[in-house]
Amino acid sequence: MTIIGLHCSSTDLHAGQIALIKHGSRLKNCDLYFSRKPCSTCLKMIVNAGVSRISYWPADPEISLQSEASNPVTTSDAKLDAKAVERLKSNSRARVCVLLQPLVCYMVQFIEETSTKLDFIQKIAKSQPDFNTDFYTACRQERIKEYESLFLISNEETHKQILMTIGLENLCENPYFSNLRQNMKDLVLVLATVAASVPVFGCFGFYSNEPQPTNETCHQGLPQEIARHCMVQARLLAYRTEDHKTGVGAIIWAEEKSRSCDGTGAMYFVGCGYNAFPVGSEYADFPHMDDKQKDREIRKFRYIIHAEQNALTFRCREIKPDERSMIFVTKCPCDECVPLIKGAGIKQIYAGDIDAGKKKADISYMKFDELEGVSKFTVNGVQKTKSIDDQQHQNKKLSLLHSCSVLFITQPVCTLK
Ligand SMILES: Nc1ccn([C@@H]2O[C@H](COP(=O)(O)OP(=O)(O)OP(=O)(O)O)[C@@H](O)[C@H]2O)c(=O)n1
Repeated sequence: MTIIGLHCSSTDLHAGQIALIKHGSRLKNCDLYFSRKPCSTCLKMIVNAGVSRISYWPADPEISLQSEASNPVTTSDAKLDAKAVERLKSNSRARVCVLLQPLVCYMVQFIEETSTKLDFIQKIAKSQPDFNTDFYTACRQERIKEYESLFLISNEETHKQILMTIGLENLCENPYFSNLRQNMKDLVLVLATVAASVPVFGCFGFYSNEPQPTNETCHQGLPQEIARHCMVQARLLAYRTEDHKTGVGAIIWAEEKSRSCDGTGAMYFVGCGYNAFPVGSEYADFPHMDDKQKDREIRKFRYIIHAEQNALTFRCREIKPDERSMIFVTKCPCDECVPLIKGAGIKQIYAGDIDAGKKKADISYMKFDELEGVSKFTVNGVQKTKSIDDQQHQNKKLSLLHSCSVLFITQPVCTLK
């Protein structure tokens, strides 16, 4: 499966409409994932494009049903719309469903443990007395509160009413209702825990250590909120890894010259990946050992494809030389990947740098520090210069952290393992 788009609604358009504008009939046979149930305006076009599945988050639908008291007109329209959606759904080939599977029970603990070993947390921990990671727990609590208020409906009765109106009455009875709420809570907890691994803490952020050529927008850093958000996306991808020791995620975004209709501003998704064995291979086909294993022949390094390599291979858009393109990687790019990133024409790297300058037996990280012509942004506590974007785009949001709906689209063409 390849991800071909990631969009969020703008002031004028819903995410589904944006998908149509951006992809048109290329949506045929794709799967779409929505953070809200789509409204009839979006659904009729998407269904008509021949999508194969539409999954959505079963909370607040596209047209909010929660504003009964404040706006009864909107609510009656919303109910009418919900009926139209049901009718479109039952007459379409596409499956419209809630895709929420129970998570494995040790997931949150695993994320917490792996997060505290991560470059971003370690860099900040170094600045703390006794090298402690307590700030991570505080960040996590903040993210949990924030995500719960965005994605969950605290009042059970209100949630039931919403489910009834959007045609999910089958989920209103127990044990299905309590199971659904538990699965939603668990997933929100997982997302908040992953987000906290790229913490908002003091003056720490993704900054460049090199003097910035101020006249070239290609080298100017992103606003911190956006950089952090993209890195969280890379962190989520890292959990799909096939390397049982070290998961790495990478995502590539680029910026068009002019602002587009998308709620992501002028930014568009190029590609993403994580470290994995060659597409189609089975668990035992290749060695899994690291360089602590004496026998070099049974080490993983010659077989595993790095996160950046998969992101470049399975990208859905070209990297244009005159645009600001950027890759977000959860670990330091190694000596195999640095020339690939530069050669592909990517202008900026946001990455971990704990391994920078290290030479290990089968994998080295020497070229990252020496790399020239590509701007590098790593977690630093001292901001050299405030980026122009930070000043100009205080209100620009690229985020599912806001009340817009988001969607991503996958195409079952080739396998992103
Ligand atoms: N930019 C990078 C760097 C590494 N990797 C992947 O990350 C893993 C690194 O493996 P290993 O060297 O075992 O991990 P380290 O964290 O470097 O191990 P250690 O420091 O304990 O030696 C490999 O799967 C490699 O493909 C990656 O995808 N992208």
